[in-house]
Amino acid sequence: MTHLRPLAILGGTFDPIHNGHLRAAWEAAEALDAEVRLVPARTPPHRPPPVADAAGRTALLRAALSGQDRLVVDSRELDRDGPSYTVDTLASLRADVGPERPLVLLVGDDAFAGLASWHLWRDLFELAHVGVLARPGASHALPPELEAFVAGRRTTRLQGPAGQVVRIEITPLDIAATAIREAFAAGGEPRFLMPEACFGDPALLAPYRALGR
Ligand SMILES: Nc1ncnc2c1ncn2[C@@H]1O[C@H](COP(=O)(O)OP(=O)(O)OP(=O)(O)O)[C@@H](O)[C@H]1O
Ligand SMILES: O=C(O)c1ccc[n+]([C@@H]2O[C@H](COP(=O)([O-])O)[C@@H](O)[C@H]2O)c1
Repeated sequence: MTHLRPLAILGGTFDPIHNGHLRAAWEAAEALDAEVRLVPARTPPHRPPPVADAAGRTALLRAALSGQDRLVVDSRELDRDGPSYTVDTLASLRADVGPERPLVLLVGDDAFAGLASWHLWRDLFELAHVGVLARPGASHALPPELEAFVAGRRTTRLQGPAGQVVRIEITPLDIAATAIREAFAAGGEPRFLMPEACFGDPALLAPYRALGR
């Protein structure tokens, strides 16, 4: 049987993208020997509107990824109206790659703990595996309904196209977009929490610098 390289996605608001996202995606690519795409949400469900619009967040993401080609942007959520539900994104990816190729939905510990509140959340496991990225400060505890659902699905080595849960230990980077927005709002420059390329074009950071005015 031919080996099908997994396709993994890290979805996010990326408001803004930071080194916690990038290092996590990079180490997931290595751990799973996977192609990894970052998927910016146009209208993220379950949170207030982002500071920067989808085009601005995506432009910053593209700048952050410049100079390497292992991590790429997948912009399919930008083309959809309404809330950017992950189940729709995975269904679209599944249609692209066919029934056999492993798909992996990457989520940090904090996002995973809230998974049972996502739109059609059980269907996510029909479409993809879930790769849980260790995140500093986030609890590993899951609500009982989610724990019961994933208990028989945990593995250390993914097999098949979908349906399992794997934990991916990564270099812990205690970086959050909330703290970066707070730093900008205080008039600071959160250098080295984000790639230097993000600071090259002042227009890219204008919505965040405006928080401090
Ligand atoms: N430092 C980190 N380490 C591991 N995973 C992370 C890290 N930061 C974000 N993630 C994961 O990346 C995905 C997208 O995160 P998101 O864009 O919401 O960033 P965030 O830093 O959590 O933002 P905010 O502070 O605005 O909530 C989520 O699955 C989240 O758990
Ligand atoms: O599909 C859902 O119902 C859903 C609910 C909450 C979050 N998500 C997705 O989870 C990813 C991380 O979300 P956030 O808000 O932590 O940036 C992002 O791709 C969101 O679109 C998806």
